[in-house]
Amino acid sequence: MSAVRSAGPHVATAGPIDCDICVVGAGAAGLSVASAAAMLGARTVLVERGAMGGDCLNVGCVPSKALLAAARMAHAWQDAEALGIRYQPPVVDFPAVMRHVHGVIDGIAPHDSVARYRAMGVDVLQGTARFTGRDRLRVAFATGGAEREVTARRFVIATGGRPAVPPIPGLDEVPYLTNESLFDLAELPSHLVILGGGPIGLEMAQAFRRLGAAVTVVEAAQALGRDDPELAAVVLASLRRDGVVLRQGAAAERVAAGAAGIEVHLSGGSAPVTGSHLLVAVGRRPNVEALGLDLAGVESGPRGIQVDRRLRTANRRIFAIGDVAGGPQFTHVGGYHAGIVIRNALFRIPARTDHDTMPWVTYTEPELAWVGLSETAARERAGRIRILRWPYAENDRARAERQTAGLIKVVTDAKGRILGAGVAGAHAGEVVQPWVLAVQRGMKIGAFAGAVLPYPTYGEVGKRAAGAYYMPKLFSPLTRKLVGLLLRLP
Ligand SMILES: Cc1cc2nc3c(=O)[nH]c(=O)nc-3n(C[C@H](O)[C@H](O)[C@H](O)COP(=O)(O)OP(=O)(O)OC[C@H]3O[C@@H](n4cnc5c(N)ncnc54)[C@H](O)[C@@H]3O)c2cc1C
Ligand SMILES: NC(=O)c1ccc[n+]([C@@H]2O[C@H](COP(=O)([O-])OP(=O)(O)OC[C@H]3O[C@@H](n4cnc5c(N)ncnc54)[C@H](O)[C@@H]3O)[C@@H](O)[C@H]2O)c1
Repeated sequence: MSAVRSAGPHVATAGPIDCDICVVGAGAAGLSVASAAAMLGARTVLVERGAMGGDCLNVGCVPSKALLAAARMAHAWQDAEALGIRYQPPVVDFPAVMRHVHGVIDGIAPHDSVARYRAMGVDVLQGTARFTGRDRLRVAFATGGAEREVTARRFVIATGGRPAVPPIPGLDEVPYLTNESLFDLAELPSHLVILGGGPIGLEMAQAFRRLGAAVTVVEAAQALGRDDPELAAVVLASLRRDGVVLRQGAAAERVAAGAAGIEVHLSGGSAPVTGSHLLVAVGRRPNVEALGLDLAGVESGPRGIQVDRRLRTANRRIFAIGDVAGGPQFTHVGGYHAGIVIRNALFRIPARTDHDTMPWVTYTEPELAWVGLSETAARERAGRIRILRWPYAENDRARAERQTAGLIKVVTDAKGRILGAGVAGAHAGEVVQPWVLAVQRGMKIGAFAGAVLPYPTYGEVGKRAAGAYYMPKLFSPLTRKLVGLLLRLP
């Protein structure tokens, strides 16, 4: 049977399809490649087995941030009293909160829809892809019917990941939630026990606590362990103030259904925790198993598909991007990877990833943001470094709004080049943005110290931290002596 050349909108015949680029997975990463490729005139096929938009839209960033927004509203009355406003504790209508969450997803969904991608010229196949050779795969359709073969000059695997479920004895015998089922809850849990104190665990801990649930987080090591400890401490203090119970350094050893709820027995003889609901948020597993990677000549490990810095797999025809590629797991990284692949696959430009400059934000209140090298990594790489800090407590806007918890922390090398920067505090995700630019462009601290910023803004914490770099020199005895001499001139 001769292959049908994919020429944009959905090919209706049942024969094989031949295209320039075939993308597997329509999450943040896959969608970005498919849209760019189609707009650049490449014959593009996109295969998706589930909901368009992948994790971020359906069970990740979007619902979690929508839930946090509702939780912030439910909490606002507690902060208002300090500003002279007193109102009654709010009534949380949990089903209405969940309608809000799903309303936000539904509002964004058309942007990622099959119809929109077909209109762009992408041939969208709604089924599961499995490689059958180094240059071909087959698609089994969700609706049944004959499988479809796709051959392509280039493939992009963007199949993302799923929640990791650890082999804790008894876990399989109790009902537990993951991010895939959490946003379908019909009722507010009375006591949510969360396994894992990473970004998922802590964002959801704050959200559910503020909506009225009791929340206990069980963290085997240190909560927000990948973050700067000084900044993480600001967030953890806020969670504790909200009433979240943090059990750190305690691994779940056994889970059982008891008379009072789900019992989580902890290591080291710590008292067990019993909750009405259990959320498992202990990291992710890459979706690689059923892809036929061996037939495609693609290698993978526990973290995901092995790629070089051009995101090429062991089979040079096949790229892997986004969460499945084993690097940092963020939506914006998927978009960044898409740009690298487009340059390599379509323009033949050997673009390479630089994950050291990827920013991230945890959307608790206060937020925690970081970009660039951590203090430890910077010390290892650059040797002598400078750490600059400025507290929110000395920022006039933060004082006016009584949001004084937090700080900015900037890491430079000995010559003032900005290696990393982080913020824990109100609007940290926005305050960090010029620092993202600074790290990605290799800027020096002088650019911030010399900037004139509008007053009063939270971003001024950055300028003040930058100013601290020059303080010792500026007000040194030598400078004072020089000024003294100059003042004596006629
Ligand atoms: C609760 C939660 C909150 C998060 N919050 C944030 C946040 O605030 N900011 C942020 O940057 N990141 C956040 N993330 C991370 C972010 O969601 C992921 O990094 C991002 O979704 C990864 O995109 P992706 O395209 O690589 O994979 P995915 O979004 O997982 O998409 C992969 C797609 O591939 C499909 N697929 C898999 N196998 C096949 C196959 N064989 N055939 C066809 N299709 C297949 C899947 O159905 C899926 O749709 C969050 C994650 C979670 C879980
Ligand atoms: N705001 C954001 O950008 C955002 C929000 C949520 C998720 N994400 C992405 O999703 C990824 C997954 O998030 P996550 O929070 O599930 O994973 P994570 O790997 O970041 O954190 C998991 C935590 O669980 C702990 N843990 C592991 N096994 C445990 C056990 N048996 N008992 C108790 N604790 C255990 C680990 O020590 C770790 O602190 C993140 O790495 C991040 O990239 C991003």
